[in-house]
Amino acid sequence: MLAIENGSSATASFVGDRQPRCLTYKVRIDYYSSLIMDPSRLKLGSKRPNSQKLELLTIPEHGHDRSFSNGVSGSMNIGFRNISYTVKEGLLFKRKPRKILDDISGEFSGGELTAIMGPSGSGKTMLMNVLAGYTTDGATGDKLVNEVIRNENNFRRRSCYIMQNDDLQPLLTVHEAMTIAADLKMVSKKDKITRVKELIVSMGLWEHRKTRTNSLSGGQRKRLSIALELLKNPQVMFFDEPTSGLDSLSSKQCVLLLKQMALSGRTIICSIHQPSATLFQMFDHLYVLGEGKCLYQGSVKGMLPYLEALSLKCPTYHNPADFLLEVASGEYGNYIPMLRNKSDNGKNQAWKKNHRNTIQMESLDHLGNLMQNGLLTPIHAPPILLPKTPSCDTSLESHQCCQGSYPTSSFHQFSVLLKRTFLILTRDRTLAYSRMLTHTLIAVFLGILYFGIGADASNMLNNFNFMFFTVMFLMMTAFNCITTTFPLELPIITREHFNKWYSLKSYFLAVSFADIPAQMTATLVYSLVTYFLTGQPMESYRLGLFIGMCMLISLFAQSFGLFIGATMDIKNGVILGPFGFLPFIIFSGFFVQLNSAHPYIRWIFHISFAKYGFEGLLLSILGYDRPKLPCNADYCHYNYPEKFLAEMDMDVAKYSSAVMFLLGSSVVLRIIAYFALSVNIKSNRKRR
Ligand SMILES: Nc1ncnc2c1ncn2[C@@H]1O[C@H](COP(=O)(O)OP(=O)(O)OP(=O)(O)O)[C@@H](O)[C@H]1O
Repeated sequence: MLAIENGSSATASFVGDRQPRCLTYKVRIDYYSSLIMDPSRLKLGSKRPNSQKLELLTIPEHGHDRSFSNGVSGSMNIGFRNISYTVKEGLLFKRKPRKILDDISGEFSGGELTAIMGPSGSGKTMLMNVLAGYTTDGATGDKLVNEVIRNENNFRRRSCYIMQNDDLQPLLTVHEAMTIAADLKMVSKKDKITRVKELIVSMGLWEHRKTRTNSLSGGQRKRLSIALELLKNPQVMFFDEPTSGLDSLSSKQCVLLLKQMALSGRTIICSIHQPSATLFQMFDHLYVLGEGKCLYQGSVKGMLPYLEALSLKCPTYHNPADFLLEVASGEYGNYIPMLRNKSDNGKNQAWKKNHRNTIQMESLDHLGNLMQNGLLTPIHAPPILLPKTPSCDTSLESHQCCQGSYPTSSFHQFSVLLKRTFLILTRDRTLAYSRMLTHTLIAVFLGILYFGIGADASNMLNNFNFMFFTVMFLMMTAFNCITTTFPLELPIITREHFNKWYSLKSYFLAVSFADIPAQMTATLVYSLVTYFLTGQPMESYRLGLFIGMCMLISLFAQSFGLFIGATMDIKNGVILGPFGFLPFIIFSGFFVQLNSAHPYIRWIFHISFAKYGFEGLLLSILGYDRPKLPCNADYCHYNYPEKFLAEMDMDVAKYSSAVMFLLGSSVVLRIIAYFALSVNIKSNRKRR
């Protein structure tokens, strides 16, 4: 319940099961604060939420007095001491270290909106990466929460990092994306439904809930990215350039949302490149970087007096943010060493305490007016939901609390991800239809080309060629289907996995299984059509062996595709991948037979999956005492299938060996692919 006296400051208390403690805020009544305090005021399903009267904005009267941030139970102040980040540059043996962040310190308080600013290349993204825990290799120094060295695992459970590129699943609608995220992060079914609706409405996405994410505008994508993370209810949120690519109105709306989230008690930290004067005023705290050093840490209001003390006066009518960037870029001379010393490389808190910003109501009022006039979609931050477990709340950094790394069990994650991947695969028409179409068309074409050859001894060599083509075709299609789709997911997986939605193991298992049915159906169609049209023996066990071997070849190629997709991007995968298996094709027994090869290289035959696949197919058609074939020509050299197999050095081959090799190597390849994926994701994080 909230008791507010209209038009004046008042004391308000939260009492409810979502707020375990009674909190006291000082509030100023304004147009839209009820959006923060009471999300239910926006009716679900209302066609135009902006037609609602936007009434109140809850703002601490004295801007950000310490009591606000520290008064909110569970509020997290993010500190860092002597943070350095070094990369190695140069060629293999001439690699030299280069310092990107140089021994910087600072503190960002809970309940405040902090901007990390600086010229391009000054290290903003790197600082965000290090503070969010996204980049660990090469970083040194202490990271703190409420002045205690933080436990990374616990911290990551209560924080999130929203990167510059909003990598969303393009084939899911807003509602589906939110529901799947809720399934992964929340346990109670009732809570999930309510929270998903509440967040979609509060982020102004209700009208777009059935829109696919690839059709959303930049601002809507950003809001969806935020909504997806808010399901976890993080207390600390990092944003890398949240306004990049957005127009001025959407940027304002986005920063307003960040501001609201800060006002609800969260710690909001974002890097920002060149904000307009209005946006700049909306930040509470400023952290300025130049050449990896801290040039200023303090309130936005205090920034100009701070620079004036060094005779750096902002010209009249000049955007203070532009002026700041000009100073940091050295346009007025090299002030970096002086500013670094003045701020004590981030340790000097004087400007934070003495020049605390009072909120610029004009800019917020302006946004309120835009919302009231229907020019801006009303959005609001849902209230922070504090953890129900007291031990998690009070001893946040304790190693005992919040033991499990993920909100749901591995099996649950696997089943949700499997469902999601199936849904995406069915929506991916190009992949689903083209795969089925290719297999059917090629099968019909081959059937016509090799019509009835299987029952004629004079066509034994043609049948041999058909079997080899089958190996090649199944290998290439299954391989390409996975190599060209899997790497596209990498940025999405990196973000979701980092933000603790699910374990990599669950994801990999789901993606490994999800593509199997579609590929196997296409393979089944291919093998049935070709088997009958090419006139292979009408014996059910031979048909079974043939289909089984075709499926194993596809399975192996899929596993190989997964391995390539997990290790390299699409371009490299498509170019280099085939080089991985082409040498084995030479040793399949088609071009050169085992006994004809040089003894030194015969061993390669025994590790050639193409040989096993090819042998398996030939054995299923010609092996197992197949009787003499009728000859429809004057002379047939290969009347006896056994004689043909002996000439191809396949008389001692076993179908069971082919099954074991292809099955075993598929499993081994998938295990290697899993480890390759986890290494790739880690190095992907380093590259960013
Ligand atoms: N892996 C890396 N190897 C070498 N240099 C790197 C690496 N990662 C980052 N850098 C360098 O570190 C510096 C800081 O990069 P960062 O992305 O943090 O800059 P930024 O301030 O966010 O810039 P922008 O505003 O342009 O995004 C840049 O000069 C960049 O070239």
